[in-house]
Amino acid sequence: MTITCKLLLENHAQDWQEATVHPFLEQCQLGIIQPQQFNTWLMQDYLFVVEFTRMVGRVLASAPPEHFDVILGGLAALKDELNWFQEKATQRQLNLNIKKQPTCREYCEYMQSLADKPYPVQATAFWAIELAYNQGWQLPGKMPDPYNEFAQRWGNTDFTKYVKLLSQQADEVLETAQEDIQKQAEESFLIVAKFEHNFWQMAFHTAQHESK
Ligand SMILES: Cc1ncc(CN)c(N)n1
Repeated sequence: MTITCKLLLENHAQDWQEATVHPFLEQCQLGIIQPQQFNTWLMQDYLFVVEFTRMVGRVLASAPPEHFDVILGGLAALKDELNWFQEKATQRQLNLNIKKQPTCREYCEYMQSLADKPYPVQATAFWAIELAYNQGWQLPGKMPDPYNEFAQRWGNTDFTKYVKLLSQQADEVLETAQEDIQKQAEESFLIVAKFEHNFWQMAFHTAQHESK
């Protein structure tokens, strides 16, 4: 049977729940997240997005031309996102010139390793990474300031539509992919789910001295 994005979500509901529902997000929604937890997330996520942008560049290099429009739209949004992260860091007086924490580093290394994988695997991982933030920031419901701006960035309806297009592109190439490639795509989905969970854990359990 051909694997699809929908089937991956159905077959691995528990892993996906752990990737997208976390006390970090719940405490943002309640307005009680601690500044050092939030700032750790913000700084590490900036470093993540730098590497993610490079990953999407490599996805584009592997993609068929019919998929360029959606991927190029994603890259343009990422350019805006990197500038926005820098603004948010300046407002919070945060220095982005810091080292990656181990969880962030391992996730970034994983994204680099995807370059050697067939396009259907890359497209599946790309979709899963974007869906994790789309659902993660959307599910808790409206957030108070200053977190609403963050929730809106990934939870807005246009981003949901973009993630849907990514799932369609992944499904299209999974349909004709050989069984072992479909298996690799499933593995990549599970690895992304694990890293997403670990990323929230990293920020949530940060110690005061690690935040600056
Ligand atoms: C850890 C993580 N995962 C996903 C996204 C959404 N691009 C993000 N910004 N950071």
